[in-house]
Amino acid sequence: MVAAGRTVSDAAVALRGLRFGWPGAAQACVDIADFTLAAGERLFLHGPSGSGKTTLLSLIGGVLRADAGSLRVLGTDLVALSGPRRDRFRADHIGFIFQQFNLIPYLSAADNIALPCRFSPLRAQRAGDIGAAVARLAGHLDLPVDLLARPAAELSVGQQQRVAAARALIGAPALVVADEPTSALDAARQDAFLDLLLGECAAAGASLLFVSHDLRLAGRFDRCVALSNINATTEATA
Ligand SMILES: Nc1ncnc2c1ncn2[C@@H]1O[C@H](COP(=O)(O)OP(=O)(O)OP(=O)(O)O)[C@@H](O)[C@H]1O
Repeated sequence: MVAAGRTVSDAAVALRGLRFGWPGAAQACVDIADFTLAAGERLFLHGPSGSGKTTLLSLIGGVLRADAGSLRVLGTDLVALSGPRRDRFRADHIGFIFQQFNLIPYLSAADNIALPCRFSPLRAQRAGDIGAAVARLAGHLDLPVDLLARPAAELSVGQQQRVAAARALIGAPALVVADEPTSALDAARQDAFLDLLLGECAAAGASLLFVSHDLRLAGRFDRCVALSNINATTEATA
């Protein structure tokens, strides 16, 4: 699916000859000749544990820097940016749901959700009334109002995962990257979560890169890719 006002040629993510190896590792962890995520596309990426899914997402999110190749995200060459500029770019344009959530434990759930708007004036501007945006996303994710005032450290793992999702979606980033975001949710909440995630991305014209082991979810996406089919360092077993 391609959002109105954009063409397929305006890729959300375009990487060519991308290589990354962890320091001290015998071989590269990521070695991808060619991969494109179209604007507005919702893509499901899967692969065995340890095959490099999180590492690839960290490169696309600008958390890590590639050793070689080209990586354009929303038209910006991330390999050419310094670490602080990649952080700025991520804050403005990418909603990232980390596998370990990365919530600030002593901040309330509401403050965690609003955090991207504190770091990025662009996200704050797009969110408009930040309190209302927090309440709307929390409501969609079935997070009760009284829970929003509690520190993130006091929430269950499934509640923390939903707070992390709301934080990624606030301020309508153009690219949403989600690393196994449904792993801690029961089946009913997985459905509600996917409804929200896919609905928010469609409404904002955002692209979605969604990593999961749960192939039952793949049918809800525009495309399903096995990392082993694009990453030269991954054995084609998944
Ligand atoms: N910080 C790190 N330092 C060194 N090696 C790392 C680091 N993080 C990951 N690796 C290595 O990179 C490889 C890929 O790890 P990665 O976390 O990207 O896999 P994954 O496909 O996301 O796995 P999972 O499905 O278990 O989350 C593994 O061999 C792992 O040991």
